[in-house]
Amino acid sequence: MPSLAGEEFFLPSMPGKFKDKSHTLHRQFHRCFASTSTMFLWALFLVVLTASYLSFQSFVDSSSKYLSSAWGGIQWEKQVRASAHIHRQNGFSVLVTGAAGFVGAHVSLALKKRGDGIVGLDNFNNYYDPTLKKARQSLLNSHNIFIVEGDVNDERMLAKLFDIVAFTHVMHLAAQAGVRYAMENPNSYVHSNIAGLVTLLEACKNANPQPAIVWASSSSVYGLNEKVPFSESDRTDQPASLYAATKKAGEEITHTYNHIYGLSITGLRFFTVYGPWGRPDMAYFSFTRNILQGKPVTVYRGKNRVNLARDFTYIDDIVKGCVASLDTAKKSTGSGGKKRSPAQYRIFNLGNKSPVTVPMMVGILEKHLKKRAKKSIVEMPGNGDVPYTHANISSAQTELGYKPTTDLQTGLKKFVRWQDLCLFSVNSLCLGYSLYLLSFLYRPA
Ligand SMILES: O=C(O)[C@H]1O[C@H](OP(=O)(O)OP(=O)(O)OC[C@H]2O[C@@H](n3ccc(=O)[nH]c3=O)[C@H](O)[C@@H]2O)[C@H](O)[C@@H](O)[C@@H]1O
Repeated sequence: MPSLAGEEFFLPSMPGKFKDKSHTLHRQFHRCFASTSTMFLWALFLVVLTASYLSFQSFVDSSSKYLSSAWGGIQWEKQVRASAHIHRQNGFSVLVTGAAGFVGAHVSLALKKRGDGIVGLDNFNNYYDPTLKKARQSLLNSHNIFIVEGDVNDERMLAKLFDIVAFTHVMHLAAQAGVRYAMENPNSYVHSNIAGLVTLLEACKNANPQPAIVWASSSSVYGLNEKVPFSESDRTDQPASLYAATKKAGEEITHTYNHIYGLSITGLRFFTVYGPWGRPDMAYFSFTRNILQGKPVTVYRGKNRVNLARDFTYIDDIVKGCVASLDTAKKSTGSGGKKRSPAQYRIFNLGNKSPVTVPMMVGILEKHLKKRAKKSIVEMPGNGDVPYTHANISSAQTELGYKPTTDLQTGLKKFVRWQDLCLFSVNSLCLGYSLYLLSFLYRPA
């Protein structure tokens, strides 16, 4: 019985057919190195081998650096192109800034669902827990929307994006939001809402073709106005907060780019937008959390014990307004830094036409949460708040076909249902994972 380990096991059964070449090879090896010229050739071969190994290493290093940066690289470009791919006739390719934000995520999904190509952009800053932004990102990823991780102040990155995709539209929703936080971190408002806006407009102006731009202004530009409801033609020169002042500045800046460079611009004054996947810094969201945890909610009250009121607008209505603005936007008219003819410039209120007081909003939450709130009523601090907002939406109605359909009762019910799902999964799993999971469970209609 031949042993498996034994050499004989590998020998062919018919002697003569197989020649053991080991001795011959041995001899050839010796013969080869015995000659000086062949030794020189071997040395040369080793030098070339080492040199090519070293240059290959440096190529791998530099390309991995290139690939691992937040943007850029072959793979990144592929993702951008795939995400921008249009799936309907005469569809748009839209750059959505702030795509991991509340309104940005909803608008991106709505556009993608009807077949437009979307590329998202977001800097994932930590103004509020970025876990929520990452969860919105997963939601968008599951619909094949790629979000570029970057800041609107990054002009090289923007130039690269416009180089890769001929965007027909830009939906600019990236901003430093929040009225009261402006007192804590004023520079973040200048950074995002002014410097970032200018950098983005420069990129749009330089792009060929120039995209049409729709961007988020705010109801806060009406500031301390007393005439209600607020109409687009009303004065907007008495802002009550730095946030409002930067949005007002945005309206002036976009007007300049429209006037000089022929960029088509539509500014949307959003009125206190709320709903599922919303911003945790907003009152309806933080009040819900506090009521559920049995903590007090601080309800501000205006002068002479007057209740504050807001024209709360549900996210689905806002999305319809944004999409209609894109659909009715005319093309930009400039190229090569010059305007060829006057371009469209519009501003619309997107509100709900029916203000609700803050105590009434708390009452609705109590009903949906089936829990009483511990209310602490305090004088409105001088922190940028305005006493009330109320939108006149007739312009948006006429020109965009905008018609809000969700009242606060219904909208908060939908928000509470979403919040319930959130809490259920947070209680059973860790926050990050549960939000990730939620992005698959709860998809906006
Ligand atoms: O419509 C807008 O232009 C703005 O709407 C909201 O700002 P705001 O209306 O102040 O929304 P919340 O922060 O949710 O406040 C809603 C109401 O609750 C009140 N509030 C807020 C916080 C609080 O602790 N207590 C309280 O009574 C506020 O004074 C306000 O009347 C957004 O946060 C802004 O980013 C947006 O631009």
